[in-house]
Amino acid sequence: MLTVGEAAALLPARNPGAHKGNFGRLLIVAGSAGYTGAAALCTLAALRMGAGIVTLASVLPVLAAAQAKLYEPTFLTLPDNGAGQIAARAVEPLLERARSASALLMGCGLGLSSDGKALTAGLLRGAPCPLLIDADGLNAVAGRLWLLREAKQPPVLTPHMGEMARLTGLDVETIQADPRGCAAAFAREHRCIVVLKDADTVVAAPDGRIFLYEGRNAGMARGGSGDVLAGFAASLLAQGLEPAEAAAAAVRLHGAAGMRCALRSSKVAMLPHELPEALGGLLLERGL
Ligand SMILES: NC(=O)C1=CN([C@@H]2O[C@H](COP(=O)(O)OP(=O)(O)OC[C@H]3O[C@@H](n4cnc5c(N)ncnc54)[C@H](OP(=O)(O)O)[C@@H]3O)[C@@H](O)[C@H]2O)[C@@H](O)CC1
Ligand SMILES: Nc1ncnc2c1ncn2[C@@H]1O[C@H](COP(=O)(O)OP(=O)(O)O)[C@@H](O)[C@H]1O
Repeated sequence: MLTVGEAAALLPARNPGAHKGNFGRLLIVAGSAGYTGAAALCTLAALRMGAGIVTLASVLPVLAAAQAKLYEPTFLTLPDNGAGQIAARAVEPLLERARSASALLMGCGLGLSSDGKALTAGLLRGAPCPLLIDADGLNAVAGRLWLLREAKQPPVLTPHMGEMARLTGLDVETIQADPRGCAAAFAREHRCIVVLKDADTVVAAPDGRIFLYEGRNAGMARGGSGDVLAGFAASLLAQGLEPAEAAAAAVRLHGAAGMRCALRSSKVAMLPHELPEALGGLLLERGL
């Protein structure tokens, strides 16, 4: 378990003479016409967690929605498959852009399609930088787990229980009976970092390390909370944290931000897009 202070201490120091290139370049591949919010949420979260340059790559409706809300990211327009989702032929320009990225986040709101499957496989095989896969990126890997070992370095996976069930072929009840054991076995067997999300969250690394976060908060139980976590963790990856520590610190800070939002807005009315702002208050109190 990490304390909030230990998690915050993992963030890179902000030397007064630093420039944006010192805090990583994150490339985000996310969103589709029906899920524009997922892309905006993970982008906002990545920015607030301190990444120096964040680029959101997606189809036009996703970029238009994000541009209306966010000033700081740069944008890369990708081809549409005709159904409002990123087309498979986007792999080439993405791999080209990934050459200058320090981390890549993919999957939030991508939607399910054969294009998404091809895109995920292409990025897993070709990305030269650390990769975090969330949501429909995970669904695209389910049934093709050999792809995980084809990544140049162990990828970070952030499944909720439903996604973990699809990945493992187990039912949710079986996973919930032993989340630590399931996450650890999957991480070891498939050489990846698993962030198994539920009311309690387990982070398991292929070398056997386990981080637990047991900060239950029903205010987090709403669509979009996971997109924020993905943005937080990918931002830390882009800033050079070791992947399991990036994931564990993100989980801890996400939970603490959630507690703060619940106190401010109630567990009923708090919203995921408020988590990145609450993070600012937490970090400020720790002198960051
Ligand atoms: N604003 C936006 O644009 C948003 C867009 N989003 C995008 O939507 C897409 C679909 O993602 P998704 O997660 O909503 O659907 P899916 O993968 O089918 O999972 C649900 C299934 O899993 C099961 N389940 C069991 N245990 C569970 C648990 N602990 N936590 C969660 N689920 C659990 C659950 O079971 P049940 O509810 O029946 O108990 C159900 O059968 C994806 O691209 C995502 O990025 C969202 O991020 C929201 C904001
Ligand atoms: N009851 C709860 N207590 C604490 N955290 C929760 C609770 N319910 C959900 N969460 C957290 O909220 C996030 C939900 O992620 P996910 O289900 O992927 O949502 P989405 O894809 O809709 O953004 C996870 O980080 C999970 O741990």
